[in-house]
Amino acid sequence: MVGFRLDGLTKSFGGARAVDGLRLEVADGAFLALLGPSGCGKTTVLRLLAGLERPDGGTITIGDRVVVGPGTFVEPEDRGLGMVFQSYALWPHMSVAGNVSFALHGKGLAAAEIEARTREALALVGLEDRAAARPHQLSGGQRQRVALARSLALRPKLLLLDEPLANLDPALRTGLAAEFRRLHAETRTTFVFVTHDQAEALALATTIAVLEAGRLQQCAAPEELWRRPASPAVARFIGDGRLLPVEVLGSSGAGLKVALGAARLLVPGEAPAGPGWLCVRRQGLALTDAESPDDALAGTVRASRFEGGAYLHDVAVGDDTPVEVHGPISLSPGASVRLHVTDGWVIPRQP
Ligand SMILES: Nc1ncnc2c1ncn2[C@@H]1O[C@H](COP(=O)(O)OP(=O)(O)OP(=O)(O)O)[C@@H](O)[C@H]1O
Repeated sequence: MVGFRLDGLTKSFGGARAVDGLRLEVADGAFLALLGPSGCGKTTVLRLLAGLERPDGGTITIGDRVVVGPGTFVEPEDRGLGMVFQSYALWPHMSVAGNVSFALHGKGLAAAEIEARTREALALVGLEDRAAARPHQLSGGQRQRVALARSLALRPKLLLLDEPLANLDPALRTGLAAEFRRLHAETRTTFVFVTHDQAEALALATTIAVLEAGRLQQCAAPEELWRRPASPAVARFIGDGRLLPVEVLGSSGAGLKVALGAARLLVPGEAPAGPGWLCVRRQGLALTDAESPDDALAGTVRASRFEGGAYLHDVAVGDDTPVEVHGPISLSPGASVRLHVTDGWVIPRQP
């Protein structure tokens, strides 16, 4: 079953397209990150899913129900959604349990059911012993959890989260990230969250949709986006990939043979012969003593800095493209080095 599906979804603000013919299908039970640079349309997609915006065109299906389409617009409260937005306002005069149970009243549930669901939701977020506390007696991370429990108590089919970790300090972020993953696994609800932070997306999501200018660049598992970026934009955005212009000479069982200046390198990939971009990251480069251009890429150190345990060198290679590589000792600017490409990926390039 699908968690949700967007088809040809379009939304403009004053003539500018925020979401541009977006097509996206996400499996039920996915933990999806909508990722992209500021202004790419992530929040608008979330608001369209929530029913807080009306699209100019396209359809939205949640589960097996069309909630937006020609002549159809299901109101937000009837979409079976939970939402945790950045401004997760809690009622200050109500207890934690009161805040969580508030939305359950008026749903035709018996008092015992409301109490049971409230207890269950608080247990899910690890706050069962704070049910009687007031929001001001809680930490920021705990308040965030109350907001989450409030949404989970409604047992939504889809839980929408707007930058769920953005307002938290680094220590809390790590703890809450693990908790989100556990919650997702336990509730088996489809989670959708918006972030411009690729580390947050990689840490939380089972599936990442990368958007740029209101369009989908790629939707895949984090490992797939990292290893096989479909476009230069995805390569740059995920893991700070650097792109080197290469010529694909041919493929063999062992990978692709590419020419980069004088170097002839063997890299993973399936690109056709012709021009390509070789995406490399610091994790896929190593300093080497090899002299042969078959194995190594010539480069010049631009800067070097200590980074807890190793040095990170900023090296210009090929057509003066800056790449980064770790090494055990400090190197002076201007030093010549040779780099071994241990991992990379070729994206075909229009000639
Ligand atoms: N209510 C609005 N009125 C006018 N323009 C809007 C409105 N909401 C969004 N936009 C515009 O639509 C585009 C996409 O905005 P959106 O907030 O969806 O992007 P985003 O990727 O979530 O960005 P950010 O990470 O900065 O929140 C932007 O150019 C933005 O200025």
